Amino acid sequence: MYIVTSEEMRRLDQHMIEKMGIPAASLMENAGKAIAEEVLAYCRRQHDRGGANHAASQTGPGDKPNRGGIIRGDAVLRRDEAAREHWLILAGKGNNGGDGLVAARHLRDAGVRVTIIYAEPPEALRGEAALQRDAAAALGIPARVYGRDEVSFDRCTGAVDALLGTGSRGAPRGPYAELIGAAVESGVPVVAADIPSGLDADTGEVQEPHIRAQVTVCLACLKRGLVQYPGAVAAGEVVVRAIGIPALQPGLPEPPVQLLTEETLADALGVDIRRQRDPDGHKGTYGHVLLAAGSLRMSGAGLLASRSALRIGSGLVTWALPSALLPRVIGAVPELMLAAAADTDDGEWNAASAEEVLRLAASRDVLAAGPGLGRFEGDTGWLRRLWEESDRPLVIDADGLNMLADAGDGVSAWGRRQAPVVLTPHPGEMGRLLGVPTAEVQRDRIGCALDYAHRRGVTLVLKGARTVIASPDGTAYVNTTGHAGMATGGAGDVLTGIIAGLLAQGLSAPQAAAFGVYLHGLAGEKAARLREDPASILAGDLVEAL
Ligand SMILES: NC(=O)C1=CN([C@@H]2O[C@H](COP(=O)(O)OP(=O)(O)OC[C@H]3O[C@@H](n4cnc5c(N)ncnc54)[C@H](O)[C@@H]3O)[C@@H](O)[C@H]2O)[C@H](O)CC1
Ligand SMILES: [K+]
Repeated sequence: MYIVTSEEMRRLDQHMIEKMGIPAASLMENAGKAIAEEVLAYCRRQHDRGGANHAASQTGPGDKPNRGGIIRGDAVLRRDEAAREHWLILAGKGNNGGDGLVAARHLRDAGVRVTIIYAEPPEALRGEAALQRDAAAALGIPARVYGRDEVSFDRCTGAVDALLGTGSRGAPRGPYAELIGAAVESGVPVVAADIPSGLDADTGEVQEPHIRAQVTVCLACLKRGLVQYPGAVAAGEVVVRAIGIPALQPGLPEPPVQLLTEETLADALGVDIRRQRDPDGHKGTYGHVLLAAGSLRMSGAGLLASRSALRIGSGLVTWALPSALLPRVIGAVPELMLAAAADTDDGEWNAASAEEVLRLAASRDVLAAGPGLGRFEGDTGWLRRLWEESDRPLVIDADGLNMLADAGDGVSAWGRRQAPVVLTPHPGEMGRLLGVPTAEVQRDRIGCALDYAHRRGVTLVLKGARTVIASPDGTAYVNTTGHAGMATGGAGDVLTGIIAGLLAQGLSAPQAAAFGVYLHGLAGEKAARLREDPASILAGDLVEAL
């Protein structure tokens, strides 16, 4: 499923109208009908649950005897159920409002009581929206104008938010802000048209006031703002409805961002998600990971990353760690090979260890540096040597990313690597890499990840709720798996091990990053199911859940 910006959506919309000759009115009709259908589906669920304002239904629409075999194919509510519904259609003056007016007509046709609330005087509507305004008036659908007529949410059972869609700019103003505020204040259930009003469709930022929807009926293509926080919270349950505007149209570029699902992994990334093993495989078939990780205070990070690299199926894993630490972790993970790296006398990393790490890397398939490393004298130069003098795929995480950030733009002076680089920053580390506050990264996670990955020629995993995986080729994926319980120390170390392990098994950097993030999230969901209180998940549980 593609995820688009408002601009990409507008281009797709216009192309269908101008190049394919599909009338805008048809698209709006499809949009409004889809919104009405989702409102009726919402009402059906409420009636079946016997929710507030809805008496529990004794029988469903299908239970009525057919009069001579004639039934109404799309009946979702019985007439008596529909008659108990009174929905306000909050209509802005743009095409989002137009969608709402079409929905008003379809809801009324299904027997629902409908009242249109115009945010602005109806004369302000133009084009397709004006056409819908006139049709609604001709049908005698009751209408009020906010600010001119009395508007009350008291006796309604729901409201369609058709105030602001992808044409919204900045915080809702004037009557729009007041109507949104009144709707939120009333607590009325809201079904949002395309996006909840007050949401930035491209970044997921929310303005004040903004609609908090039970359901958002997203039209044609999923919008970026609905899959990034806090937009994803304001949107409620997102239902994407086709309205006759395909995301792929000859003459227009393919949208660069997709939702990461099993289908995307298989179709867009060519990942064999079943990962069949050939019977004559041997350890060498599944690669050898070298991890430069761990320090006196953070030895566990090395253990977690190593264990997850094994768990994900690597043939062999070697953990290079400060020599003073080595004796203390012997046997911690019997399957693990250990290599002593030059260290300072207090068991911390020493920049001279680059020699040793490079020597070890030469006979391994993948090099991962960062988990639990800590910072040490000359560490940025240490990382630069791994970057420039090893021809193995390189995964950089945690303090490795801080070393990279300290190189600043100097990184562009580091040789352009033949082998791929995968960076796995959390938002704070991303901010340091970009030299901006974390809040700026979180304001447009997809944009930040796409820009950095393309500019630096790396695969970037921007962690957090709805992790973004961006490739050097300008494409990106937004992950759908995971659990809040994964916000626990060491979860990132586990992800690093997973990605390194998948690279060792021959996946490309984008495949290993996307599949790794997807599996990491599934492991979190599974670990959460296994514990009474999901908050008690430990990073080690993720390794076992893999
Ligand atoms: N996706 C598609 O291909 C289709 C989408 N449809 C719907 O069209 C809207 C986008 O319509 P547009 O007219 O471009 O924008 P809006 O309806 O969102 O216009 C809002 C309206 O309000 C004014 N405005 C903008 N920002 C603010 C603000 N912060 N406060 C107050 N007022 C504001 C501005 O002047 C605009 O005129 C899309 O979301 C879909 O719902 C088509 O109907 C079908 C095809
Ligand atoms: K809306």
